[in-house]
Amino acid sequence: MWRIWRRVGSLSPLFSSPKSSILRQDLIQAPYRLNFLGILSTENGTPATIGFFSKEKTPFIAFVLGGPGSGKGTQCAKIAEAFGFTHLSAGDLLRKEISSNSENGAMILATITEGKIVPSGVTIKLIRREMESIENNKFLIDGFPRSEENRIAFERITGVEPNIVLFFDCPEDEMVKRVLGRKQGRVDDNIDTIKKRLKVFAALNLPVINHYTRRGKVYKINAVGTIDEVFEKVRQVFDDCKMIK
Ligand SMILES: Nc1ncnc2c1ncn2[C@@H]1O[C@H](COP(=O)(O)OP(=O)(O)OP(=O)(O)O)[C@@H](O)[C@H]1O
Ligand SMILES: O=c1ccn([C@@H]2O[C@H](COP(=O)(O)O)[C@@H](O)[C@H]2O)c(=O)[nH]1
Ligand SMILES: [Mg+2]
Repeated sequence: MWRIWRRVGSLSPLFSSPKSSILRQDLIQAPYRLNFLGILSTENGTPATIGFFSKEKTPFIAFVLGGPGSGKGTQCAKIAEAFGFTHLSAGDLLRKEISSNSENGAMILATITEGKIVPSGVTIKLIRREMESIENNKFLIDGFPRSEENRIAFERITGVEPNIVLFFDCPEDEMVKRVLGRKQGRVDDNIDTIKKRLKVFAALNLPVINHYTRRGKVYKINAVGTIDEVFEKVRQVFDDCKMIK
């Protein structure tokens, strides 16, 4: 399952121009290369094995991004229910690792408390484990990738890009108000950590959103309004998305 060959050429326009093929090539470990059809092959031309989805089982992936408290988790729960997606919150997976006393638990707790970003390998392993164990082909990945480094690692390891990216755009004062009102006992729901998370969001997460905006994949949703009002805007995106089976 882990190293099965798959065609990535049809995923997106990234592969259609020679210039962008070079960019994509940079993400793929030697000795693999993209041929002109966007098919992964080894240097002697035989089909390569990379990524963890077979051609038949390539899932529909929506990355769900936005600042702390912008409403990602709230809206993902509603999308999952209305459109049959599996909701994977990277933050929830990391918090589960802390409570299960895993070998990385202490490091993850310290990182979350500081509002910093857990190393890509750790987070991707957790996401991968969930995606492989769940019989669904539609995933919402909430709160990941957090940085360009996260994004590049995910694309290299899985061999896929998200089909779409939802970006919940919310003013900082509203995000702070929502996080402080959440009262779920999270170690990072305090004003000091929120300030750090907002800085990390602007410095490291916005470049990911900018990247996918250039790739034509971002749906920017104004996150101000009631939960139901925001969901009506989200529903429109999924109703109109012809790629979702
Ligand atoms: N549109 C909204 N209006 C008012 N409150 C909201 C709205 N959406 C979510 N909330 C509330 O704001 C808080 C934060 O929402 P949520 O947990 O969904 O945000 P998040 O983007 O997942 O945050 P984080 O990145 O910190 O996990 C919750 O208490 C939630 O009930
Ligand atoms: O991909 C990720 C996702 C999350 N983190 C860390 O967890 C907290 C909380 O994440 P939420 O999405 O807000 O639940 C975040 O501030 C990071 O410290 C991460 O490192 N990588
Ligand atoms: Mg959340």
